[in-house]
Amino acid sequence: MWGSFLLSMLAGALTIIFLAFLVRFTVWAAKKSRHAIPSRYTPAAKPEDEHIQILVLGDIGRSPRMQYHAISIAKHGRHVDLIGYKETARHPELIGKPNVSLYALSPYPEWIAWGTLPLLSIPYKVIHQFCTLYYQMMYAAPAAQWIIIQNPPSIPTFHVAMFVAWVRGSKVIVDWHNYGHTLLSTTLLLRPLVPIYRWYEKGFGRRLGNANLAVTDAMCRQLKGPSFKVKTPVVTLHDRPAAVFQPITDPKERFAVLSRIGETKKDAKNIIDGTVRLIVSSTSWTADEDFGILLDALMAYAAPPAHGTSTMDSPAPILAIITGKGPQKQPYIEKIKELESQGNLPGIRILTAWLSTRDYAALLACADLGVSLHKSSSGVDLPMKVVDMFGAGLPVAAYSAFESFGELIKEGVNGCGFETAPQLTEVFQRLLGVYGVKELARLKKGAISEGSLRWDEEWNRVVGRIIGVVDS
Ligand SMILES: Nc1nc2c(ncn2[C@@H]2O[C@H](COP(=O)(O)OP(=O)(O)O[C@H]3O[C@H](CO)[C@@H](O)[C@H](O)[C@@H]3O)[C@@H](O)[C@H]2O)c(=O)[nH]1
Repeated sequence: MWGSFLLSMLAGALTIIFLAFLVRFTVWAAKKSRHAIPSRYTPAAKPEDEHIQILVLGDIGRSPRMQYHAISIAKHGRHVDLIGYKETARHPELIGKPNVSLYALSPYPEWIAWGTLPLLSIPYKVIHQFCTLYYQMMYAAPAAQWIIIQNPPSIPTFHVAMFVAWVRGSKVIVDWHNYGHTLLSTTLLLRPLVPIYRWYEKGFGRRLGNANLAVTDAMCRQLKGPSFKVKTPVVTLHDRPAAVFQPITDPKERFAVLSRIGETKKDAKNIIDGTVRLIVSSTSWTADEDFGILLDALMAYAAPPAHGTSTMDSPAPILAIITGKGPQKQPYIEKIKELESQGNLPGIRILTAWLSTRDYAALLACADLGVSLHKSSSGVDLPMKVVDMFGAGLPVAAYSAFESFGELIKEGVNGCGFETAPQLTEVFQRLLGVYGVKELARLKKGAISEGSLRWDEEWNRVVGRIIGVVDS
């Protein structure tokens, strides 16, 4: 009898403890679930309280076009929430502004960079990227009126953005810079994945945006056409230079700039008087730019002329500066060192650099010729670097074998095209020698004229109207 009494006491005590835990757990779960439900967008009473998200699944500091969207939106008094990786410094106009916030995606842990566990690292990367992107878009950033998304990359941006926009009631603009599946096809090892990527990009891409932006008219036609069948409006927003890119024509000012920048300091005087020619190329060091063409062209330019074949007596020395950061930088640095040590580049100095936005713009304005090796994996995008160069009044020699080339570069007016290294050598020989002065000056005029069309006007006309910050 005592035994059953004690047992019932124990059972009663355990039930009370269990119930107490249950009540506490229910209160805790209720509190937590409040935060698990994301807020929904409701129109703000004042325009300055409207939030617009800019999403870049890459380094924000190296995404000029998306930063320009952010600057334009902030100028129109809306709140910009930038979501992306924080690696290099952002554009100065996006720092210290009360209506610009950054929601940084968390970087991969260090063991991923070591590359020792490739079988684990690929699925880990996919899950990591999904989680950090989902958290920042769904919970950390306030519900946005519009989400502007950079493509590529399309995976996992498209399906995450589609779900977030649906749950939070935001509208979406997809800014098509290029296609993810064509970029993927430039890496040999990843080619088997291209059909899956293409299926995803076209399938989600045709349904995701309330509106779409394309970088060229050719891309705009393709997106509307039978291959993509994008159902919502598609308009072209051509890249245009930002205000920081300006020509510098006064020799004193050019000298001051060249003496300030570490890479040109030593040659400043010779660059001004034309005894050293300054060429600049800028890049993200990706597989769609073949710097081998530039190196071969410079080697041929520097080689002693075979009797009777040269149009010049002796070629002017060249200082070539390649600016930018990216995956293929180190292998090319090794290649350049090797060519130099073999004595294949007499009279040529090749430097690589990463400059502040201000110095990058100033360097372009002081150079003699810009070089673009952008190959365009889709055939219908354009190199942003050429837009920077035109803004700084710098004529270009640009790789030309792709459909949309003529939308920006006009042969003989603001630059010239090449498809092979010998053709680029010929451009260097023609434009950088004493007989090229007149032609180069004419191309410079064309570059200044093309660069005078600026980002603000183009953006207000196209995007400003779509998102309603400019009256239509
Ligand atoms: N601050 C700074 N920026 C630099 C430097 N060097 C390069 N950049 C930035 O890096 C860009 C060049 O990077 P790429 O990735 O080579 O760009 P792109 O081929 O010219 O164009 C890209 O953007 C277009 C849309 O705007 C796309 O259409 C195109 O496919 C490509 O992704 C330049 O425009 C510039 O903004 C530097 O030293 N300093």
